[in-house]
Amino acid sequence: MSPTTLPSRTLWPVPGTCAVDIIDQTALPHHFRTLRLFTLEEAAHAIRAMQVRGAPLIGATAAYGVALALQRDASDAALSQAVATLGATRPTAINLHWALNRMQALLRLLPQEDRAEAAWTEAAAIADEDAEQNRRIGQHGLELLRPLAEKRGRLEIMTHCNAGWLATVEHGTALAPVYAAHAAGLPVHVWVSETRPRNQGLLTAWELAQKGVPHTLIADNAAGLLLARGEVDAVIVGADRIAANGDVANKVGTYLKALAAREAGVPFYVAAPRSTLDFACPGGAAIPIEEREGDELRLVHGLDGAGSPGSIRQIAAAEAVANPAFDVTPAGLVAALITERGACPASADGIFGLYPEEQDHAR
Ligand SMILES: CSC[C@@H](O)[C@@H](O)C(=O)COP(=O)(O)O
Repeated sequence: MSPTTLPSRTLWPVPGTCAVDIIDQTALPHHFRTLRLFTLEEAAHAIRAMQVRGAPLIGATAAYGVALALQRDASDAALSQAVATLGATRPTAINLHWALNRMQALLRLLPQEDRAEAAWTEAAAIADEDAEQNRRIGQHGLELLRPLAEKRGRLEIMTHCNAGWLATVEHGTALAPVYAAHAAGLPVHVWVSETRPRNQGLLTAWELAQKGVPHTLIADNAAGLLLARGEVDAVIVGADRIAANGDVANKVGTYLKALAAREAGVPFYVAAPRSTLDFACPGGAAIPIEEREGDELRLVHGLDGAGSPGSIRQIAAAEAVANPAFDVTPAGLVAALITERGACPASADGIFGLYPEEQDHAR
């Protein structure tokens, strides 16, 4: 079930109220529904339960979570508590801490009576900037894709997880160049990997379908074969955190795609806005990797024959399960980072060449 018209954004403040609407991603791809967040706790729950997900959207939701908290209590203690509560929701995406640091740095200097309004304004600025940065990523990515399209006469892109419109405020990161190519009239087709165990690839397939972009869902393990057969022109993924040396943390399974792409001679691109760059993180080994509950592997969710949501157990509850949610792709496997400022090599020189003002933050 889907709306005939999607909202342009994936979260938005509700006019005339102190509330924020989000798309409940746990109901997709089967049902499109929105949820209204009124409190800090609801915002934290939305991030923790993956009602919102994807690094840039997590950051923007956290910013609005601070605004919701200060609406009730704008004291220093309430601000610190909001930042601590939201900061503890998910560990890997640096966008969360980037947004919280930005909110806190601004708000703690203001008199308490000015904080609530300033928090809404700053959260809206974070959301607007994310939308604009992703739009630019799309344009820069398109320039990298054009020559590939000329070679084959069409574009075959592979992606992993969901780094699209749904994972950001607008446009997406990895999918922004795909949408830009589609809008520019380039014939583009996307290989979408399922992304077990949370199946974010199903969200990618859903949003590509909504936006009319041809695509094919594949099992994660089919990616190597397609790359080896020459059926892919470029792999583009998003990121949850990029270290200062260019190492990239993204959804588990990304690393295997990068290895297969290298072996097949296919460029492997990482598209991410400034908020995903962790200039103070020296390398991938320092990035915290989220370990999620084993039931994500033990149970499979979907619709039953009558169309009702439910889950099926595929292995006993006692079965030992390891469920790391992210992995780290070494910088050497990344053809380029695509940012809102342009593309650069995945290296300290490349990153600080694009963001010279961040040099002081490097460790
Ligand atoms: C534009 S989003 C890039 C990443 O955040 C995305 O690929 C990803 O890994 C999302 O993980 P998730 O666990 O669904 O929040």
